[in-house]
Amino acid sequence: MRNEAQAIPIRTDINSAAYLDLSHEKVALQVEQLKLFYGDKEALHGINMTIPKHRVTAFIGPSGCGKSTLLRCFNRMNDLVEGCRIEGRILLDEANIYERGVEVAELRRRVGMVFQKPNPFPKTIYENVAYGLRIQGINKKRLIDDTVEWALRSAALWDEVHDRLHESALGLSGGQQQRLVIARTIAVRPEVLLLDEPASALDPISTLKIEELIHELKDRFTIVIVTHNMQQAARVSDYTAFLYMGDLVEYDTTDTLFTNPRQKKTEDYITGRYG
Ligand SMILES: Nc1ncnc2c1ncn2[C@@H]1O[C@H](COP(=O)(O)OP(=O)(O)OP(=O)(O)O)[C@@H](O)[C@H]1O
Repeated sequence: MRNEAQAIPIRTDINSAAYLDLSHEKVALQVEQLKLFYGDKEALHGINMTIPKHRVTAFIGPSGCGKSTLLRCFNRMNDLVEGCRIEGRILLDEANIYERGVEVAELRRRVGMVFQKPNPFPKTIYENVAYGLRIQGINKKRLIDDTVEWALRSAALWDEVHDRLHESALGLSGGQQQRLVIARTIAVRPEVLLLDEPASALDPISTLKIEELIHELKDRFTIVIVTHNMQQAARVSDYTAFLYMGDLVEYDTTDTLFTNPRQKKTEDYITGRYG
């Protein structure tokens, strides 16, 4: 059965993520022979990988290697890019998210995404978090109140904003705005949270808060994070994937990948020889 713990098949080609045994983990997403084309250009060259459930998986690699492209495949954000096409499959709960008939809005509820630049809506703090519930047609005030409080507490923001819930979200600091966006994303109870360099626009203290938050959230959500910052990947993630020019070069426990990489390309990258 797909959603039972399963091992990544051991293969010898570069995109197979060989070596990593995930048989003790539950599976959140299974990527199979994923190729992505922007027009004629192949940006991902047949990726195979498993994203384990309730763990933090980091994508690292030099600029342009395909980290964000791969991340965006997980909730079909690339559908919005003209001329973009994919081959292969991504399974979420056994079902291919690229199958015809998949409800993309529902997929994006299940697989939420947070971007580099905080993007709160020009609404109150409360309405930002309530937004996803309202578009689902939920209008019971008690339920919305409870969910807003739960999401803001989960995003470690409640204590800072509980007495100004009906003020504009745009009055919050950048770090608070990013935690608000995380609250807004988790309010609709996704299974997977995709974080595309969520702290790169923030100061060091706000970055630390986001990193602590990631640690708190992983008990309840599967998290996949793209980061340029290798120290950050090492601090927050359980598993790390190193991508290079559209290939998944190495995928391992974060500890092993940073201390004992198996591929020369990975070693060169983490020791700062290029990047
Ligand atoms: N919308 C697009 N149209 C055409 N090509 C694109 C598009 N988005 C990305 N690419 C190309 O696909 C490749 C992978 O880009 P991607 O943004 O996924 O890399 P990345 O590793 O996330 O880079 P960075 O770290 O700089 O954000 C690059 O060659 C990039 O130029």
